Amino acid sequence: MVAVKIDGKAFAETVRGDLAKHVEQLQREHGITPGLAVILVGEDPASEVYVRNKGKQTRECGMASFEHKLEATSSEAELLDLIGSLNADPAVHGILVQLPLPAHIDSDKILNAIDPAKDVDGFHVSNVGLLGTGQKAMVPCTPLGCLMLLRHHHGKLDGLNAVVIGRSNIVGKPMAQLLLRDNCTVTIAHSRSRDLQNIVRSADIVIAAVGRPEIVTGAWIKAGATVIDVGINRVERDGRKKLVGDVNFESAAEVASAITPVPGGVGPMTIACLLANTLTACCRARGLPEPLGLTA
Ligand SMILES: NC(=O)C1=CN([C@@H]2O[C@H](COP(=O)(O)OP(=O)(O)OC[C@H]3O[C@@H](n4cnc5c(N)ncnc54)[C@H](OP(=O)(O)O)[C@@H]3O)[C@@H](O)[C@H]2O)C=CC1
Ligand SMILES: Nc1nc(=O)c2c([nH]1)NC[C@@H]1CN(c3ccc(C(=O)N[C@@H](CCC(=O)O)C(=O)O)cc3)C=[N+]21
Repeated sequence: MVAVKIDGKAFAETVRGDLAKHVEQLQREHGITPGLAVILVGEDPASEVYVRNKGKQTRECGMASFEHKLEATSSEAELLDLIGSLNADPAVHGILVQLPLPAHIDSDKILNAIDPAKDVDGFHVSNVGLLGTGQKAMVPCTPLGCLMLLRHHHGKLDGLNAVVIGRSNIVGKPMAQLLLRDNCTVTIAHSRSRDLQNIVRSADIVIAAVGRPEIVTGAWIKAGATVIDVGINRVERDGRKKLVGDVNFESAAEVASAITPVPGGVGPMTIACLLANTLTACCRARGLPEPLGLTA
């Protein structure tokens, strides 16, 4: 292996440590506790683990965590009611609705019902538009976490060729916006892209957000590139359940100069950025200065 392993877990711990200090200061000086509400509809085991981790880390940072679990059969109207009450609750500064939602619920309608000021996922159409036009927005957590790792390991990204594989609203598209804002030359690839390997081979920075276990191999990577693996895929290998990314770590690490592992890469940064966005939302709601350096 020639590549440096980018330790997202350790970096996220540092971010959460900084956050905890700011939260403590907010409490001491203003008597305010930032609050994050997480809504989970249905019983997907992976989502439950993730929601539990978020709740734990929220409390560890000194913030308030409000968890709402709804039956898989809950109606759209029930969910809209809950969002309405959280929008009106002054103790709640951030609201996250865990995706995916059951098929009978219109996700866009739900996401757009969240008060944009409390939209810590950055999925509301107002925040998407603000980010796309270079205005102050709530920035989606996973792309924000990737950008923080990239800036930390790379410094300035000006003029670099970045290839984002995946065009989802939650990862690929906002990631491309952030890289463009940092002056990269950005290519977005997807399932209809022709000759994906050659597109990836042109990249100084590769962001893999595909949802296909280890689809990207070392043979696709330009020597010295930085590889950010967003994929979280649960697979069975030799009779054991295992978490792998969208990148084949071993082969990619032979050619890349730096690479994130799965687990321990982007995932922990996503949660740290969610908490950072909650603190930012809280400060904006109360007209207080935002702690610098935590969000993009
Ligand atoms: N670490 C973290 O914090 C997070 C991790 N994830 C993980 O990241 C991955 C992506 O998530 P998400 O964006 O929500 O997934 P989606 O399924 O919404 O999007 C996947 C994207 O990959 C593209 N794609 C699929 N197959 C191929 C292929 N063979 N070649 C090229 N492109 C392809 C799709 O193209 P098309 O649009 O044409 O269908 C689509 O744009 C998943 O593994 C998910 O679990 C997600 C969120 C947070
Ligand atoms: N509204 C919404 N916002 C999201 O941000 C969102 C979502 N819905 N739905 C699901 C995806 C997925 N996602 C992850 C976050 C952290 C880890 C994470 O912490 N992963 C650990 C390992 C966790 C494990 O062991 O299972 C790691 O990579 O080291 C994983 C996945 C956020 N998402």
